[in-house]
Formats: sequence, structure tokens, C-alpha cells
Amino acid sequence: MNHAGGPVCIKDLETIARGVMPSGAWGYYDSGANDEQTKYSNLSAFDEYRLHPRYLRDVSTVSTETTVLGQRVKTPLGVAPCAMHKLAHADGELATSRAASGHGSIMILSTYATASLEKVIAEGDGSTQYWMQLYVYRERRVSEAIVRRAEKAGFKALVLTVDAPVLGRRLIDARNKFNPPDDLVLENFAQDKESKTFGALFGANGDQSLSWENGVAWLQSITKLPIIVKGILTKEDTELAIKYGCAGVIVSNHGGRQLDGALSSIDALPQVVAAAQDKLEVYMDGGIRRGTDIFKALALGARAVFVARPVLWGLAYKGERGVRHALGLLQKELELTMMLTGTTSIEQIDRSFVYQPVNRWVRYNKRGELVAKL
Ligand SMILES: Cc1cc2nc3c(=O)[nH]c(=O)nc-3n(C[C@H](O)[C@H](O)[C@H](O)COP(=O)(O)O)c2cc1C
Ligand SMILES: CCCCCCC(=O)C(=O)O
Repeated sequence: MNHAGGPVCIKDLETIARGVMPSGAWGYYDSGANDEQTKYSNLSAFDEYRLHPRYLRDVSTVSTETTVLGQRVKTPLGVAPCAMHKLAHADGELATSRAASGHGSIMILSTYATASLEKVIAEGDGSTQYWMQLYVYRERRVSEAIVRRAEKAGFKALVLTVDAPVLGRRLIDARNKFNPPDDLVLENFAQDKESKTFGALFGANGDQSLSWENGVAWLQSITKLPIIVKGILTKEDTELAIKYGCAGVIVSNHGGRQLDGALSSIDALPQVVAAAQDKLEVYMDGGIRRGTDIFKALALGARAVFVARPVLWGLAYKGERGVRHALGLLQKELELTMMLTGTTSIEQIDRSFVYQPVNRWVRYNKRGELVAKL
């Protein structure tokens, strides 16, 4: 592929990133769990929703502005939390933060970031909301310390990831015997050198007994920040999130990295939106690679969407400029989709713009090539 004029879509960025990253780091970013069914269905499920365009509606001015948690953002496209941005580029999360900041939406910072949360938020220009992602640890004081630092630094919400009581089994990492490199420091999370394996970092610290009561209710009891639960796929858990006073849920299967066989995010979204009944905000991530994907998720009721791998690919391509490029491509594609569907504001995008033909399924092979339409 010739990229002389720069990557023109997210797929181009993926190809470039694959070419420039060391195989272990690439494998860690790319992998899904086990057979990667969920990772691939996150992508192919979008194709099962078709768009209903409306015309002759004056689309000379289009705005993607909206509100999230009551605050205005320039666009409903944000950055999902991802561990270890420095695997992609030496500037890591600081570069991502600068790029996200110009973009004017939301950046969710991973607990396993390779830059401290204070430094990351300091790169912002005030137009972007920062949310802090948390895993709640057996040692609650470790999690509480991160909450206190996030509050003090100006983070606007806490994102509690619930789909990882244990880490999913990623076969590529197992084959590569990949573990976080010794020279990377997880700056928000004290660790000794000997514990630098996924098992030691994640397994030994995680709390497998975590529940709504000892996790979500505990977090509510120690902070006034809004709590968003990440990794929700069912109406039952949405109802519990409402019961436990959460401000929002992120419909997500962790990019297919946890439970292989779990429902794709876009397919789970409608039932979560229905159960939410406007009592909390619903966001989604997983498989967004096109502006049309963002549009479909908004049409099915998401208030905002988040991307993970496209940001990492941008970072591997050219650091801050690469992330800007990735977010810019998606933003432009969203605006184009709005013009071509006859929508000029986010509020106008509703369910009437998507159509899901029944009994039609598209299938991709592992290289992302279309192999069947049933
Ligand atoms: C390399 C990598 C690291 C991730 N690290 C975290 C993490 O630390 N915390 C978390 O809640 N989710 C993490 N995720 C999951 C993402 O936040 C997100 O749910 C998912 O990747 C979105 O799908 P996408 O990659 O198709 O955009 C990670 C995903 C990737 C690819
Ligand atoms: C350095 C520990 C990484 C923990 C796992 C981060 C994550 O959520 C992932 O999907 O990978």
C-alpha cells in the first residue's frame, strides 16, 4: 500500500502501525481473547446496520457539538482507556492528551498508563474532559489513593471497568511470552521491578470478589465524582447501574479482549439504551473505525463513543500528530455522514436513520476480508 499522501482512513493507520511496531507490542495492542470472535464481530456487526438517508434538508452547516455529563463537548467521539501508550511512542499518554485536547471531547486515562495522571491532564487546554479509569484492587487504599489524586488533578468522572475480574486469555501474548517491558513505568500504580508480569500486576492486585456492593457502592461512598461503569452488555446490569446511582455506563466488551463470544458492542447497545430510560447516560466502544460507525451508534442511542486501537495506531504512526490524524479522520467522516444523511446536529440523529435487515449476516476472516453474506 502506498501511503505517500498520508493515511486516508483508519485501516491505513492500522497497516502502518503493524509495520512499525515491534511484534510483541503490536500483538498486545491487536489481540482479542481466544479465537477473537468478539473482536471481529465488533467490526462486522456494524455492517448489519444500514443507513436511511434523508435529502433536501440544507446541510450547509453541520455541528457535532453535544453535552456529556452536562458539559458541552465539540464532538461525541472520545479516547477509550488503554494501558501503556509508551509501547507505541516514547511520548505516550502525554502525546495522546495533547491530541485529544485539540479535539475537544473526552479522554479516559487508564490506571495502567505510562504517564502520571497529573502530567496527562496538565497537557490539556481546558476544552477536553478527562475521566480516570479504575480497576478496584483488593487493597482498597491503592484504588482510593488514585481516586484522591484524580479528584485533586481535576478529573471529571471515574470509569470503573467491570469486565476484567481476571485478564482474558490472549493467545498472541501467550505465544510471544509478552509482558510489560522493564523500562516502562506504570506511573499511577506503584510496582516493584520483580512484579512486571501481567499475572503479577493484574492478577495479584485485582479483586475477584468485586460486586456492586463492595465495588460500586464503596466507590460512591468515598467520592462525589460521577461514576461510570465500563463493560456493560445487558439490560439487567444497566438496571443495577441505575439502582447504584451511576451517572453512566459504557457498553463495551473491552475490544474483544476479555470474554470471547460476548455480544458485539453495537448489538448490545439497543437493549442497554432501552433499560437506561434516560436515567443515566449510555456510551459505547468497540469496533469503531468509520464515521458511519459513530453515526450508527449515536442513532441507536449512544450519547458518545470511544475509540482505543485507532488512537494507538495513530500514536505508533506519528505520536501526537498521528493521534490528531486518527481522531481527525473519524471526525471528518462523521461530519460527512451527517451531511449525506441530512442531519446537521447530533440531536437530530435518531433511530429512524438506521435499518437492520433481519436474517442478513456478513462475515469476515481474520485478515478483515469479506468472506460471506448470508
Ligand atoms: C491495548 C489495549 C489496552 C487496553 N487497556 C485498557 C485498560 O487499561 N482499561 C480499560 O478499561 N480498558 C482497556 N482496553 C479496552 C478499551 O478501553 C476499549 O474498551 C476497547 O479496546 C475498544 O475497542 P476498539 O479497540 O475496537 O476501539 C484496552 C484495549 C486495548 C486495545
Ligand atoms: C500492565 C497491566 C495491563 C493490564 C491490562 C490492561 C487491559 O485492560 C488490557 O485490555 O490489556
